[in-house]
Amino acid sequence: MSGLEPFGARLRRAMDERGPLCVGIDPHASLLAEWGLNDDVAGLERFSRTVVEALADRVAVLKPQSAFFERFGSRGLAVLEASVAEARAAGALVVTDAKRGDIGSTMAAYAESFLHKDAPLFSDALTVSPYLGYGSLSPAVALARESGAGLFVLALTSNPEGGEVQHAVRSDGRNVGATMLAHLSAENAGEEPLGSFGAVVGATLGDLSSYDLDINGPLLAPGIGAQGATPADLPGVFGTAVRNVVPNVSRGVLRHGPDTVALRDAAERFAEEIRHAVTSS
Ligand SMILES: O=C(O)c1cc(=O)[nH]c(=O)n1[C@@H]1O[C@H](COP(=O)(O)O)[C@@H](O)[C@H]1O
Repeated sequence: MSGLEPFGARLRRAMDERGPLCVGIDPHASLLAEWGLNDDVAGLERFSRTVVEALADRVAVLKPQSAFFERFGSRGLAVLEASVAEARAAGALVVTDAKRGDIGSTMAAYAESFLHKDAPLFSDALTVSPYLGYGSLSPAVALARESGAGLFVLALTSNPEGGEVQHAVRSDGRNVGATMLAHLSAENAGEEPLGSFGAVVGATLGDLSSYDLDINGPLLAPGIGAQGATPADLPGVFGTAVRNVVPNVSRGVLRHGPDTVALRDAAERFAEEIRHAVTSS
């Protein structure tokens, strides 16, 4: 199977050309209502299509959150499928946020669903959970390599509850989150200009200088906007690894819809604040 150019290389180029902002497509029921849409498949489709049309030709990454599509069953998944394809066709990289994780043999089927180049839901990258053990992700790592896709592995999540798992200290003295970062570093060793195996590290977490964030891969940083972090926080959280950060904003942009110009303006304001924070750090 001949795949695409590796995700890491495609992402680096998109970040250089468009800036690193990732906008989430999170069609919350409350946002559908704010946009004057019904909480049904037609509302979902209108919402998702509006975001794609407004932003896919200008932001580096769009990240549809699968849960909001799954709420509507097979018809919701059909909307997700069309949104992924339309966003990719318009030039955005698509990270499908489905946070999959299971025993290896089942993980292989999840990988086939999102990372096989002929899969209806093929995405440039997928969010995955390593909390059945990092090794359980190996079928997804292997298929991503073959297809030129990538993964974002939950390492240090943005939510306050994450610490009870991720900060737990192992018998070798390292905590669980740091161990995930070390696995990713090994995965990305020698890759240029950037590896394809990213970590999810919340922008809400404060100073992370005790962690080695230099994994030679992208760091997806949710938490900006609705969860309280700001672009100005990024250098303090990520230190020199900030150059590899892909900051995600979902509600902070989406609440400006449904007007296309207002959505674009909101994304541009975040992009500008991010540019300023990163270049002046
Ligand atoms: O993997 C993610 O994207 C993710 C990881 C994490 O640690 N925290 C987190 O908020 N997310 C996702 O990022 C998005 C954040 O949305 P807003 O809080 O609306 O910007 C949601 O889709 C979350 O599911």
